[in-house]
Amino acid sequence: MEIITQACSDYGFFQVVNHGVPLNLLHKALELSRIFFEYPSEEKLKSSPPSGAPVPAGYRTQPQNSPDKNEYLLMFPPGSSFNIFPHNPPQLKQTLEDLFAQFSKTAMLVESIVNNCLNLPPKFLQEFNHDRSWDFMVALRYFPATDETDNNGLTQHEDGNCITLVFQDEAGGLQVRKDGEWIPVIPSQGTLVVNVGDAIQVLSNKKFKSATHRVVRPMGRSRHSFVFFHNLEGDKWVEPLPQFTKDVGEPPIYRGFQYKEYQDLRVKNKTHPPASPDDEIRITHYQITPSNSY
Ligand SMILES: O=C(O)CCC(=O)C(=O)O
Ligand SMILES: [Fe+2]
Repeated sequence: MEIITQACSDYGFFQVVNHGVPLNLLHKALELSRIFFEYPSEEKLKSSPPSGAPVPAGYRTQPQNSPDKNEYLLMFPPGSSFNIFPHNPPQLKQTLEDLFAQFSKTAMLVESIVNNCLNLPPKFLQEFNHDRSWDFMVALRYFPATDETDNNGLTQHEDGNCITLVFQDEAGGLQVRKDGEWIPVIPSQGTLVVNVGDAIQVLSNKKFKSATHRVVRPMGRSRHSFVFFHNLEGDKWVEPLPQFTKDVGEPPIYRGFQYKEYQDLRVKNKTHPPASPDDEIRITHYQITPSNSY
């Protein structure tokens, strides 16, 4: 707990082994996902969401003008009516559903550890965040970089949700920003990367950090990953908890907001990108400006 507390306070990232997700399942999912992404476009597009779909489940590739050079398959919990799965390879659907269930268990365990690291009442986060229907998982393929000056795979960002789990293949490429430097997350067999998202950062009044991270594409090879977002129900009101504000005499760093509002603004960043990436909505949108800065 001490190590995790320190990692969440200093980096907002840590890695776990013995996390309970079977390694053979991770490797099987990786192999099937590689097969899927190798298919020609017209095959993959059979699993793309209908235009005007309320949520982006299924296969998508980034718009041509996006700086993000990847394609992905997104799913909500197994059984969700939004899900669209490819028929091929035949085992892909079941394998992704199994992986989702395993990631979900691990994420809940991590959440309970984070709860205790924050000294919150037992099961506080579990009860606050009891609705699992907003969780989602993405299988990603990043295209090989051919030119070192354009190796962006996923632009720097922070995750908006509570807790994210990442499994990256041996190509690596995930990088975390700390004190102005990019730290590569070295891939390691069977290891999962955990990161804290904005919702936890706000609830803890920035005791735990939602770190900026990005993906750079390796030269000459594709890079695959699975990312599981342990999310929050859209109706939840998110604001710094009294334990980190009035109980300890600290001013709240953020004003409260309905989680769905923030999530919708973030989706809009992607669907209607502002002219400058600096104008994307991030958690700073809800930051309270200290009165002494006027
Ligand atoms: O693909 C990865 O390793 C990380 C992706 C990521 O940061 C995200 O989807 O939010
Ligand atoms: Fe991320």
